[in-house]
Amino acid sequence: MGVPLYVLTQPADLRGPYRDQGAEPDVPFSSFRRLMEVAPGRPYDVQADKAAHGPWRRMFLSALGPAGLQALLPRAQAVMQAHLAQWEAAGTAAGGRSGGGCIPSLFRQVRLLSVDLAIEVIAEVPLPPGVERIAFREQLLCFLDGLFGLPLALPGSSVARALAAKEELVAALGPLVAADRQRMAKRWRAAGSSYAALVDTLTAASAAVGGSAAAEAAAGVQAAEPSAAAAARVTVRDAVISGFMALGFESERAAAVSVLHAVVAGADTTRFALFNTLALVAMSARVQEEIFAEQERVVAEHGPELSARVLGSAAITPYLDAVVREAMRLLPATPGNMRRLTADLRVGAGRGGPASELVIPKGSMVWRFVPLMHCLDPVLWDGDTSVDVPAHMDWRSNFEGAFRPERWLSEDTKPKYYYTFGSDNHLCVGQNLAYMEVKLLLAMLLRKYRLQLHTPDMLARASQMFPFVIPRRGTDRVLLEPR
Ligand code: HEM
Repeated sequence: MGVPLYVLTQPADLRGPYRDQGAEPDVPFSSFRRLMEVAPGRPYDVQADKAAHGPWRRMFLSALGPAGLQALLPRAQAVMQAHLAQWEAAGTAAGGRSGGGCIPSLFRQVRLLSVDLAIEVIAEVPLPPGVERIAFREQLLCFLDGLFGLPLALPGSSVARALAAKEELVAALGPLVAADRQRMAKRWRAAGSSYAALVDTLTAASAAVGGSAAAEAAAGVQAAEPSAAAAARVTVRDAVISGFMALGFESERAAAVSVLHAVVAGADTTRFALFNTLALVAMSARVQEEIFAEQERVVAEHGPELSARVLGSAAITPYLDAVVREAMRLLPATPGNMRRLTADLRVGAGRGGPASELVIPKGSMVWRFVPLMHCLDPVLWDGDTSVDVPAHMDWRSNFEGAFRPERWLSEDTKPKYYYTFGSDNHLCVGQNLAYMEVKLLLAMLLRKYRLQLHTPDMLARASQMFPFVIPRRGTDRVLLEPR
């Protein structure tokens, strides 16, 4: 990275940087930066732009609020159903038990699923069916593979392939998002090129029609999205395209790159959330039975529909909710984002005297490393430093004690540190969508099947645990045993 990096663990020291005080978000990986720029030498960073960040964030929160989630849920369900059908067919082809299924490689399959979710649910890209869709997905996988590759665009390297894939994707996306771009450009001019005014107008119109859709959802009505609501609904595509305009990028190319940004925000994060959660759940027959029992109660009381109301309410599915939080605590889907200091940062003040104080110079990076923070949780950790891994993190030798969704069900045992989705000014705006998707897949699978790992110690054999869990090839087959 070429800059000093400090890992900080005291919330008091981290508060300022994660509230944009004397620091700004930065991803200090040159391949990532190069692949995300609008055009060579033209970077885009709305998160660090003090004026544009607030309105841009409001656009996302509107797109992924209750009405948005309700509109996106049927799409997510259709995508998951198509993947589930393939897993069921794979089980039959492998000669499995009648009616059973098999996820041949959990890691690869959830990656394909999360890319499809990112294209069809998050970015809502109107791709034509058929060969082009398959080619688009392959290019997208290639693009994602290059983001954290070695920063050498030598022929055949992951970054060189990703740069080529980016041009193909931009060429394919440009015409597909042209109408959105023109619509947004018109609104942008009508708002006097003021981003805050544009966002006020768009989010107010969306809230007006979304309010009635949310009321219907609360009453349990599952109507198809009416056309007036669909037309007024702010989408993630609107959020990213307008964000680019706010920073002066108005071309068709910029609109296409902005949609790639939306896909990047959701694709691999969701993939690791799905992989980590399914892996942990597949290791625990007890947790699977608890989820199944809760789902039976939900069906008896609310009907079989997996609606946004059922999935979005911790009051209706408290255990399922707790399972996803616990999985994201124990094996977070991201190691956490860094901050670049724009001013010197004094840390350790007021704790243990001058010897424990330190000034971290401007220009350095600071990092809240999420798994370490979860290790140090004051509710779960007794401060014993004589063990390598405390009991609440030690899934290798204390699985039942470490993976305990029940801890989320009581205020006394609920974890205090939970940073998987960030915090403060940049708390993830997609977290409710991510929760909904993970809960939806778990409910769809566990209502029909028991999950069984073909290699029970798959996680312990993983070829990589940092920064993401990657299983050893051939160990991540999951059997779907019919109930
Ligand atoms: C399990 C899945 C996900 C995880 C673990 C995750 C994690 C995070 C984290 C840690 C941050 C904070 C970044 C920072 O502090 O610099 C963040 C921000 C963000 N996330 Fe997510 N995310 C997930 C899914 C999604 C999805 C589905 C979307 C949908 C588009 C999304 C959109 C965003 C955006 C736009 C931000 C920037 C917010 C801001 O700067 O105000 N994320 N996410």
